[in-house]
Amino acid sequence: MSDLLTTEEYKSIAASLVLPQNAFIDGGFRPAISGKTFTTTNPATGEALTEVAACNAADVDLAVEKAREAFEDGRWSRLHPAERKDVLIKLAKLMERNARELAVLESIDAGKTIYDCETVDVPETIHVIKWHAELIDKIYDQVAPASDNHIAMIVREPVGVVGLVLPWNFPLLMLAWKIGPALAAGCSVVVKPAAETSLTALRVAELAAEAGLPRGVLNVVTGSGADVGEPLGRHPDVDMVSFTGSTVTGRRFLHYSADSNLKEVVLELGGKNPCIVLDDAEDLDAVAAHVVNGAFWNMGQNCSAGSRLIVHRDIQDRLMERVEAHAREWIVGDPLDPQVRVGALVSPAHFGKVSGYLEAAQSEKILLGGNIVKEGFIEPTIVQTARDSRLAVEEIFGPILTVIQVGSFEEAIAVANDTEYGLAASIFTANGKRALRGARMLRAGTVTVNSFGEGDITTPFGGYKQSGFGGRDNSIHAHDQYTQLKTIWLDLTDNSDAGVD
Ligand SMILES: NC(=O)C1=CN([C@@H]2O[C@H](COP(=O)(O)OP(=O)(O)OC[C@H]3O[C@@H](n4cnc5c(N)ncnc54)[C@H](O)[C@@H]3O)[C@@H](O)[C@H]2O)C=CC1
Ligand code: BAL
Repeated sequence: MSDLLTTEEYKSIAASLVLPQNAFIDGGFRPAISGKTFTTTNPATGEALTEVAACNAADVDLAVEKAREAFEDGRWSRLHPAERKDVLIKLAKLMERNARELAVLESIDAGKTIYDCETVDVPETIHVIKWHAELIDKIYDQVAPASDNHIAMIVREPVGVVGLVLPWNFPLLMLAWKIGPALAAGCSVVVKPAAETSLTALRVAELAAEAGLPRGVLNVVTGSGADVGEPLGRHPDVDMVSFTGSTVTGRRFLHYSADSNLKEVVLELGGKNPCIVLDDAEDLDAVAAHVVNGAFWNMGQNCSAGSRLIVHRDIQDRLMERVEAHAREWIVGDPLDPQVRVGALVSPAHFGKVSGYLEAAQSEKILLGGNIVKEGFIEPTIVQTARDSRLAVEEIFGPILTVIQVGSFEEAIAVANDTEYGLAASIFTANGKRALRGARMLRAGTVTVNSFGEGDITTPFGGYKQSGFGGRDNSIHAHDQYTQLKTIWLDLTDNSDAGVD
C-alpha cells in the first residue's frame, strides 16, 4: 500500500466510486427477485450511499441451487489445487490493484477509519487470500498404518455448499477469513454480508469473477438476518455454515441446523477479553500502548478487544497515567481523515446500544472520556468498576474500557476467567514462569504475553466457552471447517475373500 492521501483526496475517491447494488449470484449481479431494496448509509455522515438488493428466501434458494450445480459438476471443486491457487492469487492481485478503492469503500460503508482500512483491513485481507491460495497445493493426504495386504487412505474432500454469514466490524477481513480457506478447499459458497456493510463483499465477488472464478462458486446474497441469514441457516441443501457475530445469533444457527439437515456449524462469537497487568510488568509505556490499542482499535468493535483491564493495585496509578496519555492521542473524527484513529460506530442502532453503556458509566468512576462527541461518535472512555458490574460483564463492542483492580496473580486469573466468554486474553509480566502459567490457566482461544493481538494468519483463531463452537478460523486448521475426512480402504490380497483389518 502506498502512502496515505489527504482527507480531500479520499473524499474525491469516495465521490467517484461506482457502488455495487445488486446481489451477486451465478457469476453476475442481479436484483432481488422481489425487486425490493434497502438503503445503506455512511455511518459517519448519516447520508445514504446507495440502494442494495433486499434479498429473501427465494434469492437464497437460487444462490444455493447455483452453488450446488457448480459444486457437483466439479468446475471448481474438482480442479487441481494448483489451478484453484492460480485463480485465487489472481484475485489477490486484482484486489491489490484496487486496494485504495476497496479501502475507501470499506471506510464509507462501515465508518471505519481510512487509516485502519489502508494499513490493516485491506492489506491483511489480500494476505489472507494469498496465504490460503499458496497453501492449498501443499497439503498432503495421509496413509494410515495397515498390514501389507491393505492400504488405508485418509483423504480430505471439500465439504460442499457452504453458507458464510459475516459481521459488520471487519467486513473485508472476515470475508477473507472465510472465503480464503473455503474456496481454496474447493467449496462453493453463499456469502451473507451484514446488512450494514454489503458493499465490499459485492465488489470482491466481481473481482473474483474477473480473476476467473467459475460462475456459481462465489455468491453474495444481501439483506437482513431474518430474510437471508435464517433461510441460509435452515437450507436443506447447505452442507455447512461458518458464522461470525453475536453469541445470541450464533446460538440460532445451532437451532437452524438441528431443525433442518444437521449441517455443520462453526461459530466465532463474542468476547469480554481480559488484559491482565501484574505488578512486575516492565516498560509501562509499551504496556499502555497495547492496552489502548486493544481497547479502542476499530472503536472497540472487535470480538477480541481487550475490554477488561485487570490491573494489580501496586501498579495501577503508574499504568493508568500512561494509558490515559496514550488514549488522548487517539483522535476522534472523520474516518476519511488519515490522522483519525476513532471513527463512527457502525449504525445508529449500535450507537444507541453503546450510548446506553456510556450512560451506565456515569454512575461509576470515569477515569477518562465519558462523552458522546456527536451522533455516531463516542470518545475513548475508561471506567473503573467492580468485577461484577454490567460494564465489566457484558460485551459493549464500543470504545469503553473497564478497569478492575486486583491484589494478586491468583485473583487476576480468577477475575479474568469469571466470564461466559473465552475468546482472547493478554497478560503483562516480566516473570516468565508467571507468564506461561497464566497463559495456561486463562480459558481463552488466544493468549498474548506482553502484547495485545490476535495472532496472524498462521495461528488458529477461535474461542473457548460461549465465544466459539465447532472450529477455528485462520491457519491450516481453518481448512478443517471446509473439508471432511474420507477413509478409503484398498484390499491388496490376491484372494478376494480376505477381510479388511
Ligand atoms: N463476534 C463478533 O465479531 C461480533 C459481535 N457482535 C456483537 O453482536 C451485537 C449485535 O450486533 P449484530 O449486528 O446484531 O450481530 P449479529 O450476530 O446479529 O449479526 C451477524 C450476522 O448475522 C446475521 N443475522 C442477524 N440475525 C440473524 C438471524 N436471526 N438469523 C440468521 N442470521 C442473522 C446478520 O445479518 C449478520 O450478517 C454487537 O453489539 C456485538 O456485541 C456483532 C458483530 C460482530
Ligand atoms: N477480531 C476479528 C474477529 C471479529 O472481531 O469478528
